[in-house]
Amino acid sequence: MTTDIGAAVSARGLTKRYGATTALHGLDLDIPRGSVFGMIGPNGAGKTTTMRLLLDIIRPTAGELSVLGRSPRDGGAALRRRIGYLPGELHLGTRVKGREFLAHYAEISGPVRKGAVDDLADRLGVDLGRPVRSLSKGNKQKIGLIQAFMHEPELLVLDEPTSGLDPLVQQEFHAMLHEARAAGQTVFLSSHVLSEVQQTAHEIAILKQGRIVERSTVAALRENAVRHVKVVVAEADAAAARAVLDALPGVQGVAATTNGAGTAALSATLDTHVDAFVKAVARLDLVDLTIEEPDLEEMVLAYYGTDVSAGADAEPAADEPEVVR
Ligand SMILES: Nc1ncnc2c1ncn2[C@@H]1O[C@H](COP(=O)(O)OP(=O)(O)OP(=O)(O)O)[C@@H](O)[C@H]1O
Repeated sequence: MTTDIGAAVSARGLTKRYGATTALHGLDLDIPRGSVFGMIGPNGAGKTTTMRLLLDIIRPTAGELSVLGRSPRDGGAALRRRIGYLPGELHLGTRVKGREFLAHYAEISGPVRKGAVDDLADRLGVDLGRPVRSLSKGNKQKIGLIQAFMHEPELLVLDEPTSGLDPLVQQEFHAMLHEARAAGQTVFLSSHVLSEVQQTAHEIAILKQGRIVERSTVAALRENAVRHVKVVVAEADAAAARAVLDALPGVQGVAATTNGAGTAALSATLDTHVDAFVKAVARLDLVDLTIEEPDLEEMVLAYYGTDVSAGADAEPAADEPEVVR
């Protein structure tokens, strides 16, 4: 078994057990250098565990792991300096002011370009002259982000980075991710929801109960997503329109309504590419046509399954198949 040393992160059969709980069930993962990779999943899926393994905060029970070409166990402080890490839970209870706090971290993380900390603080809008512990949750998160970005690391590992940030700051953070990518840095970020990663990630993996249940680009996810469609035709053409829709593979749940104005609306769901659908309905005498934007969040939630709120920490059934695409 070998790991891909050309990738920023490469894992084979990565397994982590905490006593009787298996947090990761033999994860295979490759994050290409220079990409933005999003890992999404419900509470307890194993996102934080994966990230902590990369940083050698915890060690795997089994499997192979390579980060920037090194094993985290052997890479030590030199490897750690090439990574910027934002933990999911920030414990910033210090009386020290933001500026001193970050200066202390800069001594550990390695050289920080002059002015970099102030630039980041201006962009994110946080006062470095205040004691860190007196800052609000969102402002503490900004300090955490500055700490991760300030030394321009090769790899950014960000555990729920937008947690507590208001929408304008989130936008600024997205701009920072685009710039990091343009500068050749690799970004690995986690979230509970797709919307947080969809604008910036090239690729996403959906993690559930310690297993990757889907891996896809956001574009492919969009292409394969279920869309709601509505075809409006003259009432006299309703039967013909229905026949066209019924004959199309991937069109389901066709329901017709008339509106009294001489037209009939046929609504349905479409779970294939729109191309065949558009070409088929183009043959009809259309009054109106609606193809709704797919709800990707809904699609992702379907992967999470119904048992999520009932306790994601529960062990999956032993015979549960592993689906890795
Ligand atoms: N130190 C620990 N001791 C025992 N079990 C743990 C420990 N840390 C995590 N776990 C368990 O491992 C599993 C994965 O947890 P993890 O924190 O990695 O999930 P997560 O996807 O980051 O969740 P969240 O979104 O809630 O932060 C869970 O079942 C959790 O209870």
